[in-house]
Amino acid sequence: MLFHIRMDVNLPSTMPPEQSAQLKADEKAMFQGLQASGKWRHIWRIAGHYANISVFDVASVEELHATLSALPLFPYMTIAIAPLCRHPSSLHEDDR
Ligand SMILES: O=C(O)C[C@H]1C=CC(=O)O1
Repeated sequence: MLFHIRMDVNLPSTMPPEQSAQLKADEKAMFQGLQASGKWRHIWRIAGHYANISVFDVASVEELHATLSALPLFPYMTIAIAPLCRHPSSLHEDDR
């Protein structure tokens, strides 16, 4: 199942720099594992924002929730999700 996801990260300005650096390092490590596994299929930075547009490929809504809520930055994210299905006019057979 494919999901289009926007994640906006809102770290408190009062957070100590060492804590935010550790959170970002932990997030990057988890992200790269999920990318390597194919579950986090795409990611783009939204220009001008501490936010990304991503495409997740997971087996279920439950897996999506478990994956997102395990991210180190999850407590500081606003997340918007849209489920995706293949467009009938698409030339790409792997759009699913
Ligand atoms: O930077 C972000 O957009 C937040 C998050 C997503 C992947 C990652 O490494 O950090």
